[in-house]
Amino acid sequence: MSDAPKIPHEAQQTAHPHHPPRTEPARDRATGEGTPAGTGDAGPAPIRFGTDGWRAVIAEAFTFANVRRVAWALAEHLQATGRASQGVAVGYDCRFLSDRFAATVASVLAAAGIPVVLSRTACPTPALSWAVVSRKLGAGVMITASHNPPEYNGFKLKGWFGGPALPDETRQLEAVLARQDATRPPGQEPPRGMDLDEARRRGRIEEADLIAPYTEQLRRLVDWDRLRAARLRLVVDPMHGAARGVLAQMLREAGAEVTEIRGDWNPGFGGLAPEPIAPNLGPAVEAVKSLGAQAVLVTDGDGDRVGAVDATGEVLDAQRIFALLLQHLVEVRGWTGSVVKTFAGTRMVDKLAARYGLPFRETPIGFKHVCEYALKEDVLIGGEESGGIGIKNHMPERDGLLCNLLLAEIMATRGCTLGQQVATLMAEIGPHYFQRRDLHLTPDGKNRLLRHLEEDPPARLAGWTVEKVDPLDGCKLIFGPSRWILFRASGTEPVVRVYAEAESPAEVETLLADGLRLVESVTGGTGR
Ligand SMILES: O=P(O)(O)OC[C@H]1O[C@H](O)[C@H](O)[C@@H](O)[C@@H]1O
Repeated sequence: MSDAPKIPHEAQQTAHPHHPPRTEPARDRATGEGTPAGTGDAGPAPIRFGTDGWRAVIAEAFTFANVRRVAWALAEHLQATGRASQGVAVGYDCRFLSDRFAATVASVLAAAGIPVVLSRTACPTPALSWAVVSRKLGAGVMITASHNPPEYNGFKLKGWFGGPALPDETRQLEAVLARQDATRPPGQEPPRGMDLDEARRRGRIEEADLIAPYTEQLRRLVDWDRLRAARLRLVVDPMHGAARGVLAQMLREAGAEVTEIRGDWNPGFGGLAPEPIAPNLGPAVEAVKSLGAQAVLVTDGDGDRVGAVDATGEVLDAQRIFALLLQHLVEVRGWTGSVVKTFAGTRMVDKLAARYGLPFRETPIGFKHVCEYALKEDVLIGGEESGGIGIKNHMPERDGLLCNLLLAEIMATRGCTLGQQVATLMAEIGPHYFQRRDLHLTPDGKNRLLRHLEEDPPARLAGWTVEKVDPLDGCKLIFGPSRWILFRASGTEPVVRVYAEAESPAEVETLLADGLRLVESVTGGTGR
């Protein structure tokens, strides 16, 4: 791919004819911070990258003008780091206007002389990531708000390695963005990009199928013969997201009898956020029961997270899935390497890593922290409570489709359901139950709570003595080897998350109830 020219000075300075009216600051619900919706005379509001990329409400802060601002900053950043000439893959999910936002990014990068591989269709995030890795590109951009509610869209930045850009890189990008904003005359929007037809003609944009090469890669990672022999009966639930059609088709090719639900294009997601957690999985629970299937395999809005429902209708959270995958990779595949989990992950993972004698690492929330390890050592598996799990021999990136194929492989290998396999595992390492609550607190309530926990954490909760307070990300109170509660502010949604793990469902309930009472006593409420 050809060398990218520097961004022309005129392109950076050209006034857009439309001068938007001054706008009132609107609250950016993605961060909870005040973020004006557009550019006004006071200058545009800063755009911040949260736990994974920049997310905001469509038409409020997620506008074409703001997407262009980020894309121009990315172009300059890639040129400064010398990666522009390697090219950038641009993909998008099935959200409202995602294809148009992706085309906007492509046209800006093309205008800056950066070669672009633009996905021909909506695609799962891991397919975009695989394009970056397999084509050895300099970066990737995925237009998606992942698991957020339908009114959101977002801009995920992938590093050359396919995973989320590392914290250092997003800080650099934010700095370029701030500098470009500061040098643009007040009230002026960022310049438009190159006309797409012109960019195609000049060979700056190549439209490509990103899904086929990705599914080919997945086939190399799964025991196809075992799957074929098992002839599983499965339901696949992509939650109206970008994995629709893809996972179901692969499993059918592997001889499974598959019913896909929520596979139609619906940017309203049927009124539920496309996050594979119990409150959003009613249709999956119903389907597994009515169809008598062995499991439901679930992916989130952009296909990088995994979820599942057992044959009994019980939702299998990502904590259990992480533990099952780790057990499978070690005991069946015989693979080794370090085990990385983020701060809200289950203690089952620590226990299994110790049992197998594997190095264990714990990081703040955000898969980018898992990537930091994957780039410097041999990581067997890295994952999160939220359902983002990545494995060795693929790429340092979460992959909901791959994890689901491996869940099918586990059923095929063990000849049992996922629920039965969890029961066997818990009989060996002890019972672990987990729940999470998301609280819509005011920004002031959130700050008061986090300050209180930092300055004066409780010595006891729910009848247990706090053995350790861990402030790695938020505040975790630890009561022993299998009991803990964590309070932290989300970096992707305006909520405070309260996570708890204990040895029985009743214990988790008690722990959460007392945790919520603590929140109420400090903030005067627990929101919705
Ligand atoms: O709890 P949050 O800060 O909202 O983050 C929840 C999740 O958001 C995104 O999906 C990130 O990619 C994940 O790494 C993170 O675990």
